[in-house]
Amino acid sequence: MDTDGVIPLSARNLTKLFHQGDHVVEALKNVSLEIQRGSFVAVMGPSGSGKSTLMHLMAGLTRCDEGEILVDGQDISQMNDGRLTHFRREKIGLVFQSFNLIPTLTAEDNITLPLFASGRTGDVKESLDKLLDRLGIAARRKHRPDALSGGEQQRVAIARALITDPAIVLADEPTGSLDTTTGKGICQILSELCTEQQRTIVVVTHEPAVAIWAKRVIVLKDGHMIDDFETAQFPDALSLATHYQNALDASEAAV
Ligand SMILES: Nc1ncnc2c1ncn2[C@@H]1O[C@H](COP(=O)(O)OP(=O)(O)OP(=O)(O)O)[C@@H](O)[C@H]1O
Repeated sequence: MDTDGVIPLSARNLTKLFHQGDHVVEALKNVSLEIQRGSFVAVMGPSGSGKSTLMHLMAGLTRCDEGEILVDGQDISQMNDGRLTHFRREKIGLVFQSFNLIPTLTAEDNITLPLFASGRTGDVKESLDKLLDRLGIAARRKHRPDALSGGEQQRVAIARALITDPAIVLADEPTGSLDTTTGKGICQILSELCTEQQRTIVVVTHEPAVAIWAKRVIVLKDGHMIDDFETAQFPDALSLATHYQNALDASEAAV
């Protein structure tokens, strides 16, 4: 994992349009932000506000219509598809709400898949063992996803995201399919990846109880960034939720 002084994630004047017949949806409008190394950022916003679109653009899974996205100082909007796929595999780990594990593979084969996909076929045992231990799933390594609980499946998905040692982890509603206690365990792991390993973590979430684990919250509404605040000022998720709701109400009143 690189730890030089370059800002890991930066977006400038990002705009993304979707065409639905004659109708154009402006999913993101002129969004600019910088995310520093080792920070844990939550992206919040009502349904349809552009959270997943922002995440997909930062991951290079979709292309922007205007603006630029710099990942470790390199403009991914200018990369061709092959270069972008290679770059993403090296720099970014992705975690999804629905885990996206391959049902026919064991936990450990799911985890090591990205290494083989990127041609790294050397000895993977040491890094695999370390991750299985770190995520508390060593005893479940030979099980297939259908024999794992939701929390265990998400731990496998996080291990899969980390096996290539990416500097950046992007997670879209990682606790959305989990109960509160299991979700808290996943938040704890993400938070530790940031504080102990200086990884940059960005989590899309609806839940103030998840956002309170982050150091910073970005709020989107109707494709605009309407707020950007530190969480240290809030003693609990409830007070963060109140601030978040006030920001949404204020933006409504301003229209
Ligand atoms: N592939 C697509 N084709 C057309 N419109 C899309 C597409 N993807 C997203 N949109 C639209 O773009 C807007 C932003 O969607 P996005 O999924 O980013 O929102 P979100 O904040 O992640 O919502 P949710 O919390 O419901 O997942 C919405 O109006 C959505 O309908």
